[in-house]
Amino acid sequence: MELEFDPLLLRSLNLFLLVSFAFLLVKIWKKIETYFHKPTPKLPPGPTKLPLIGNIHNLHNLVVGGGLAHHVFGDLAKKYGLLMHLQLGEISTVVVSSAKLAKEILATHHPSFAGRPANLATRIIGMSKKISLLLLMEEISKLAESIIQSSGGSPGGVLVNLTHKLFEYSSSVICRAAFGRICKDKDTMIKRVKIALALVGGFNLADVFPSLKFLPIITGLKHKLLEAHHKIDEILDDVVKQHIENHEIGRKGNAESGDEDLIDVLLRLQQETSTDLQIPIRTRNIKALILDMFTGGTESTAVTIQWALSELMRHPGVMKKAQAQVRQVCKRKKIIEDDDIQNLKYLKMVIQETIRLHTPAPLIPRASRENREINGYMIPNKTQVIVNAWAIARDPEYWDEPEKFKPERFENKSFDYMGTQSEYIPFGTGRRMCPGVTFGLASVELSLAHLLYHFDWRLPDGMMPNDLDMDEVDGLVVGRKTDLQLIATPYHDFPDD
Ligand code: HEM
Repeated sequence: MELEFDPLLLRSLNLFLLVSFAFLLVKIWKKIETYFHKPTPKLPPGPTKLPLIGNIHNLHNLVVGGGLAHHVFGDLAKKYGLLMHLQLGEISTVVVSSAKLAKEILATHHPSFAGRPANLATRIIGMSKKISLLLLMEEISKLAESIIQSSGGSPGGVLVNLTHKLFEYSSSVICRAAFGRICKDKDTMIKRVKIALALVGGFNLADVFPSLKFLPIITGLKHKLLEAHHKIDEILDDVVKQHIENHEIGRKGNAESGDEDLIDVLLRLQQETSTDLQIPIRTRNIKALILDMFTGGTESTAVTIQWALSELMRHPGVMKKAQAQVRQVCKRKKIIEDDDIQNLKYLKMVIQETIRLHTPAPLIPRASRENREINGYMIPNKTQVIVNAWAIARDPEYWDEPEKFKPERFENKSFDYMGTQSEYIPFGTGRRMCPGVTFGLASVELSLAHLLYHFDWRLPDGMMPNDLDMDEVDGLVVGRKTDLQLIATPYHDFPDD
């Protein structure tokens, strides 16, 4: 039997199939088209680039001197965006001024922007926490004692150059933590690190034209850097050698207390890892790490204490409240201990606000290790990425009256220093964040508490709070342009020995 179809039905079916097929073809075509015409993500926006120099002319304040990199980048970001591309000579640079994007770069996409891993530093500094706290106490007491002695009991007080005193204090702590009793050349080491830091801070033309090898030579930078490096290396070589010799005669702990200092810890790890067949720690890694701690730990701690004292002098009401709390909590004690610090809630808020307003290390430098798309823009491999932590800490989207010093803003906010809240990242965040965060904060808190407890502070020569110069000086760590000099009058609330 032959099947008979209604011709009308057949025609409708054909038409339906034809239309569906056409639809399918159009869809496939669109897919092919979007695949081949997929817009390649562009570089982030930025100011117009000139041939050869790129955007160096936009940084003229830094080139001629006097400008501050975090301010210049912050101002440009207001105009060109929170993710901004700058061509600095030969160096392709992306500046990040957004809290959300900073977190993406520093933590979420960590390996793409890590530059290098930094787990060793975290391990070592963590291991030596016990030694370091003891040292902090001793050095703070020494600092207070030296001010008391120079005052000679004068009721009018004594003028103290806190910039000098605090740098000496913080470098002594690091020197003793790292070298134990072996550091004979402490003062020379401190002086040399200071010179080296001044050389690498600020804008250098040679840094943005690395292919012009003659530039650092004609500017004399290469010679000065090599000289500084050589002199520091000499001291480090000597200290490591003496530690090894002491280990050979059975003395494993070279700290003044008899425990291990940082070099002892590193030498022990060197032995352990060489037998574990893990990546070996070489002597040059030990020297590099100690130098990293010197450069990372000395100035940052010293400038934080200076900025805190400067803000307290400019805000007598805040000083009064912080000092009253310290003197109440530590009543009749000669030495303030770590446990007392936990009760100094207001002082902790003062420190948090100081670090927000005067971010000690305002620009966090990274380098991309692969092409990576961020917020719809392409950050190519080998781009210098700079996170402007200073600009983020005063973004009006997150901070009310961001330019004002208001410790109370932290009263009901549970901010930590680990970068959990991306608008507050003074120590960076993610696996490469500052390994000295706990130690650095302990140092700032303990010393500030001691300085407020043991002394009343006054501005010199009838100066008014608003007269105090708050200008910054450019560098990897941003300190005060002028030295902080205050008059200290000893305050005595504890029984004599
Ligand atoms: C108030 C004090 C301090 C502040 C604000 C501070 C801030 C920072 C910041 C922002 C970074 C870059 C982090 C990143 O790339 O994500 C850093 C790195 C570093 N800091 Fe600190 N720091 C302080 C104290 C210290 C102390 C006391 C030490 C040593 C005991 C230290 C040792 C280091 C080292 C070794 C690095 C380099 C880590 C690396 O390259 O991976 N810092 N610090």
